[in-house]
Amino acid sequence: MARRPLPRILTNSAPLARMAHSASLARSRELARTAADSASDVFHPLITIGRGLRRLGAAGRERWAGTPKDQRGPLAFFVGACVLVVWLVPYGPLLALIGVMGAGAWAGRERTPVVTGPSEAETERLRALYEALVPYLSAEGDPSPLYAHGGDWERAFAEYAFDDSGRLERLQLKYPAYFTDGEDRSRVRIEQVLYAKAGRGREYRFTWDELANQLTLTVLDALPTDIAAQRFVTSPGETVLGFTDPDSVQRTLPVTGGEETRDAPPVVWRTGQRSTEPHLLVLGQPGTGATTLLRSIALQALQHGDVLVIDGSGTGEYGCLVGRQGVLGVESGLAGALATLEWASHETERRLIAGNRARQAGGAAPDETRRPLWIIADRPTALSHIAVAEERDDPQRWLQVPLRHGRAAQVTVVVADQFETAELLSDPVRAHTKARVVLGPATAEEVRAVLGAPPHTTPPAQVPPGRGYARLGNAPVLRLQVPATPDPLDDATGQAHREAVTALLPEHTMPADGAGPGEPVAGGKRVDVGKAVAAGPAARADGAEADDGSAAAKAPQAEESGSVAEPVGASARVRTDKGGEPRVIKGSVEAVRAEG
Ligand SMILES: Nc1ncnc2c1ncn2[C@@H]1O[C@H](COP(=O)(O)OP(=O)(O)OP(=O)(O)O)[C@@H](O)[C@H]1O
Repeated sequence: MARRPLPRILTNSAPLARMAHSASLARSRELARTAADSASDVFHPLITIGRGLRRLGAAGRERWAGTPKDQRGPLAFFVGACVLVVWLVPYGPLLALIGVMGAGAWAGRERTPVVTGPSEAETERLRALYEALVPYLSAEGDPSPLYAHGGDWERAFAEYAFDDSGRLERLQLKYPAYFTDGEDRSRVRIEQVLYAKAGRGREYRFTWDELANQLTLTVLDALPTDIAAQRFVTSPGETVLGFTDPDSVQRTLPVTGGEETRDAPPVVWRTGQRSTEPHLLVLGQPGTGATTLLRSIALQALQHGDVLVIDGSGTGEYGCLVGRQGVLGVESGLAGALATLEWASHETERRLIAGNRARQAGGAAPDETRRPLWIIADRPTALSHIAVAEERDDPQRWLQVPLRHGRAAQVTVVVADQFETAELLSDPVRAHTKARVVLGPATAEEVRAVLGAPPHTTPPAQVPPGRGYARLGNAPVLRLQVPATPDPLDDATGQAHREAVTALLPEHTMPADGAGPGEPVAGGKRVDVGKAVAAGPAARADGAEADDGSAAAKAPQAEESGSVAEPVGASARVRTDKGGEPRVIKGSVEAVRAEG
């Protein structure tokens, strides 16, 4: 309990004041103070009850005064009757006394006054914000303007909250119905003013409620960057692109981040036959994490399917995938990429035809056509550029069939490129990639150009690698943080991350240097990759090594019905298992017919 000031007589009286310096006086003052404290401790319950009775009395008087005169008689009669009943029942007066004391103690308890309303500094901040909005939210001729210089900000700001350090955390403001909230430019102006006045350096979300003419600003926490590559609990056909805000998605996944396991809200991309956005395009500035995202996708895809990687940048950042089960090839040279993509294109057709035939025969599509095939192309425009210089086919040409028909054939295409070279992306790539990701620093205009809608959040002050925005089809734009999935072969990768990524890699099917024959699985069946297909049709036919910088050009050879198809230039080579000479026929459609 707070110490009470001493009675005036002990401080003000002149004789005592003269002796104020003496030790005995100090002792007496201390004694008096202690006695006063002890007395107030002892009498505290009585003081509380007394205070409560006073409050009850005052409330009773108020009630009496507020009762209409014609009702006072019945009320007095009712109270008198109650007193009489209490008086007559055994122990009534005693119980009534206890009851009154209890009520007094309850009413007299000390209540900490609730501080309501903003502090002076906060009020000042809100007023400044209001004034800053006046030019944008007022119009001449408005007879009762909601926003006017020197106006009432409390009318405009329906809700507000500040954090402990006095910074605005949430603000809900009303705006006049004539404000053009349907126009992006008008909205952006208001968002910019609020961003500046609420304090830069934090991320905000703006939620426009056009029906109620209300705008809500909320401060967002930074997305966690401690989630590394790991097995995510997803169904087949689901791929975790990264993690976002808890209130943006309805689902959470258990993840291990740092030392603990917690639930995090994922951005899950669904692929396959029922997907409305079966292919993905990732764009960003260099070094913002596109390769990392593609590596993360490849590791997840390898759980249930086969993966072909085209590494246009040729930096060998997919080296960890070479020779792993399910990895049909990692190509970084133009010739290898062309041959592999051509094979993938034919494989898509083959799957479609096989599926159609099975359906016409009244059966289900064969299992090997239902195993997901992923084509992961990192910077294909770099290869397109080389193709122009060498007057050869653009590798993107061979993405057309997988992009158009991949959904039905369980073929998924993922393309990543940089903003600067995005114009070199082919029309099919632009048209058929409905799942989109933008990574790294990007203006609202850049985000809108890629995702089709601007983000409703402000950019972070510091953009960590793997941070960006995702949009699946016409869904809202989501903030995104990609799980850290660095190259385990890179010296700069930390031990923990290296182990996390390595743990997700499928088994080796051949030595990592690609020297020996291996047995990756394509179409759910074992295939022979011993005959390396590297530089071009000629070299491939001889099984020669790549001469164009292919990291590990191993063309897939789909074995079915006792025959193996391997991509050779513009045609498919079919080798029978009856020891006959390979027949070279045009395209895989004919290959399928030949097998049939
Ligand atoms: N999600 C992430 N979490 C942590 N670090 C990341 C993440 N994404 C990328 N990085 C780091 O950022 C750096 C660049 O990443 P990455 O190579 O994936 O980017 P990029 O866009 O493909 O770059 P480039 O244009 O050079 O190929 C690497 O050191 C990588 O480890």
